[in-house]
Amino acid sequence: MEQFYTIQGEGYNTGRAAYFLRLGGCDVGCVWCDVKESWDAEAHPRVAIAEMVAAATAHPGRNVVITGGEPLMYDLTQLTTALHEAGCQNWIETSGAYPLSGQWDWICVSPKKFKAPLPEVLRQAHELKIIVFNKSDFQWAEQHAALVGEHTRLYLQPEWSKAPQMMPLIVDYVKENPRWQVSLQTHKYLDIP
Ligand SMILES: C[S@@+](CC[C@H](N)C(=O)[O-])C[C@H]1O[C@@H](n2cnc3c(N)ncnc32)[C@H](O)[C@@H]1O
Ligand SMILES: Nc1nc2[nH]cc(C(=O)O)c2c(=O)[nH]1
Ligand code: SF4
Ligand SMILES: [Mg+2]
Repeated sequence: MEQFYTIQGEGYNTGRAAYFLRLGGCDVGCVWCDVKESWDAEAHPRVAIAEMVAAATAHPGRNVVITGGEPLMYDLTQLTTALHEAGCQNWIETSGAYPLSGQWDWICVSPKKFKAPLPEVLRQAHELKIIVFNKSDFQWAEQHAALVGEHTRLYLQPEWSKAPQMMPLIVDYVKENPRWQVSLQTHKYLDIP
């Protein structure tokens, strides 16, 4: 759908330069999704893998974030192999609703109520990033934290439109439950892509 070189705004890798590949197509249907224009894959042009790799490596950074849409609706073996061969680190942003394919250096799973994550994807997550839209999401976060690995980093990120209301609750929750960390969509505050 789009490609851009920016700073990873969220989660464990916040602040690091990364080239974003946003793949069109998602059927998860989050009511608060901040890229609804990504949902219809047919609305976006097809781009060859070689073209994506060339664009990604035309910058000094070698971290590539594959996001969407829901990137795991595609078999990502060929794309991630080509990126690795070009010397890139492959990071994924996924809801975990589809089987994991591809070679990954960092897996961020952000599970959704609208389409449940697969247990085997949760188990492989380096990072669990829960979007907090209302109070019930703290309990929901703990249910998913019970399904990830021992070393998975745990993040609570406010849903953008609810951030003013939810942020104080998130701060209190992290102070009481320090296994969790705060994640903010810092690129939105910085007004960068
Ligand atoms: C647009 S999604 C694309 C990747 C994948 N479909 C997913 O949901 O993880 C990228 C990240 O943005 C988060 N996100 C989407 N809309 C958001 C919003 N309104 N507020 C906060 N985070 C949001 C998602 O939870 C996910 O972690
Ligand atoms: N800067 C920046 N960081 C991000 N981290 C995850 C994003 C995404 O939409 O997947 C995103 C994004 O859209 N921009
Ligand atoms: S899974 Fe990701 S891309 Fe799909 S609707 Fe939800 S936030 Fe948007
Ligand atoms: Mg985004």
